[in-house]
Amino acid sequence: MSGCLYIVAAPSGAGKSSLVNALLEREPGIALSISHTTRPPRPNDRDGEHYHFVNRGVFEKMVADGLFLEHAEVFGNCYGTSRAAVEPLLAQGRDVLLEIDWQGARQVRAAMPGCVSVFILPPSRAELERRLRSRGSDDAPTIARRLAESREEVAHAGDFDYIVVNDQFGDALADLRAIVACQRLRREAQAVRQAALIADLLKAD
Ligand SMILES: Nc1nc2c(ncn2[C@@H]2O[C@H](COP(=O)(O)OP(=O)(O)O)[C@@H](O)[C@H]2O)c(=O)[nH]1
Ligand SMILES: Nc1ncnc2c1ncn2[C@@H]1O[C@H](COP(=O)(O)OP(=O)(O)O)[C@@H](O)[C@H]1O
Repeated sequence: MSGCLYIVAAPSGAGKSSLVNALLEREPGIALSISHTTRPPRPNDRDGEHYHFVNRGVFEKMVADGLFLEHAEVFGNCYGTSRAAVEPLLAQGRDVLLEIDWQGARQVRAAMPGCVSVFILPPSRAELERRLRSRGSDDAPTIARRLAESREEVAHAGDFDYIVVNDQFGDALADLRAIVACQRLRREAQAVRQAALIADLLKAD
């Protein structure tokens, strides 16, 4: 059976990366897809670990060659999930998680209807702004842009299978783990039903 594809989206600063990292530490069976981006690396970003950092020419060639499962422009930079980061792992039965924006989520839902999508909300606009500032990774104009564009991201929260509010970090992490546990139970139940059906069909007359 192929693995499960999870999508996690959120307005920038809501705590998506922190939650996803904490989830993956506790769920080592889930692989994180490393996206490609034309965004300049931040001081703590490591190429090939946080993103594959590429220039626009390389990115556009990859688009033209059909190498992306999805791609979108976010905050003036290109981001994309390569097929190579996802499809071989799913085929081996590994679960894969994508941290992408609502535009990418829409494309993946259309291409892979069996995926499970989660949207993370901050508890308030004031807290979102506080988190963007406290992260200390972006300058004031970048923070202002991310805050302004958070409205568009949040407007699509209703398209997702689950919404998790990241107020208390531990509670939000528990919610994410419950979603993963629920998904595994559903898939196990489906496998049992399939095995029973196959056994039934193989019975002698
Ligand atoms: N569509 C799409 N969006 C992505 C991808 N990778 C990252 N993003 C989104 O791009 C936005 C900005 O990401 P980033 O620059 O790392 O900032 P941060 O999420 O605020 O730390 C976030 O909303 C990400 O979810 C991708 O491969 N595809
Ligand atoms: N529940 C929370 N309460 C307080 N601060 C949080 C919480 N979740 C995340 N943060 C902090 O908010 C900032 C933005 O989190 P980050 O994971 O980088 O967001 P995103 O990936 O959504 O842009 C970071 O400094 C992070 O430590």
